[in-house]
Amino acid sequence: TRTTRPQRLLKAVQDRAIRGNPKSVISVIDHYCRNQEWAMNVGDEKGFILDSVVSELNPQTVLELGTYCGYSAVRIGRLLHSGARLLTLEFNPDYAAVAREVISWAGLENTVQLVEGASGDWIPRLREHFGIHTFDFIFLDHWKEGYLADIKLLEECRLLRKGTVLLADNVVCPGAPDYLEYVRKSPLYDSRYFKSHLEYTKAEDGLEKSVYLG
Ligand SMILES: O=C(NCCCCCn1ccc2cnccc21)c1cc(-c2ccc(F)cc2)cc(O)c1O
Ligand SMILES: [Mg+2]
Repeated sequence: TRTTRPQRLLKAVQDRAIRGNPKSVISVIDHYCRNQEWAMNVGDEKGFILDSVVSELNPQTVLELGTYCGYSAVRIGRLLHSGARLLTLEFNPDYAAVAREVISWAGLENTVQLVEGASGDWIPRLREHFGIHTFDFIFLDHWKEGYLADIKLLEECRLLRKGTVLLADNVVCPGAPDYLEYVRKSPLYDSRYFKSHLEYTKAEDGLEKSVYLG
């Protein structure tokens, strides 16, 4: 049977990227998705904004919701200092299998841990299962209709602390209107929109950065 889009993206990485070199994995994926086959990675333009938020914050504990092929896990993981860890959650087992290979090809298997399952099931268990107290940085890139429920669940589970930064992809396209309204209205958050474009296209999209005020 035909290969899947994630499998074709992984083959491009294995054929063209340098093992152990996250920068080359990132550029191979961006070139492949811009020139051969679109895929829903955060991409190079929004990725540059993601890089600047992560570099400025220098987080020790990071949560990513929505791994897909591991592109943003590699983007974030490459910027983390020794001892820092990224936990990335992926619901789809086929995506997870590809992401594990991409993360390993980039040489980030000791920095990035992939967990398979639904955010709603895992978030309440992160503390007792991974010994996590709170997160410094959270990247939301999973079900757009799940962003709001999951940020409320993270609050309830006390996994946010004063200064935790949440960065949400796709708040315009496909869109997360209920999430945007919540973080922009709530006194618990200081929120700001970074206008950009949908990965590899000219369509508008952007990232919403929200600091938890506790
Ligand atoms: O849907 C998107 N991503 C989510 C994929 C599925 C998430 C499932 N999932 C993963 C972890 C997880 C944990 N718990 C529960 C569920 C979970 C997405 C889509 C577009 C897009 C597509 C078509 C188009 F025409 C324009 C834009 C662009 C993006 O950048 C995206 O990120
Ligand atoms: Mg996205």
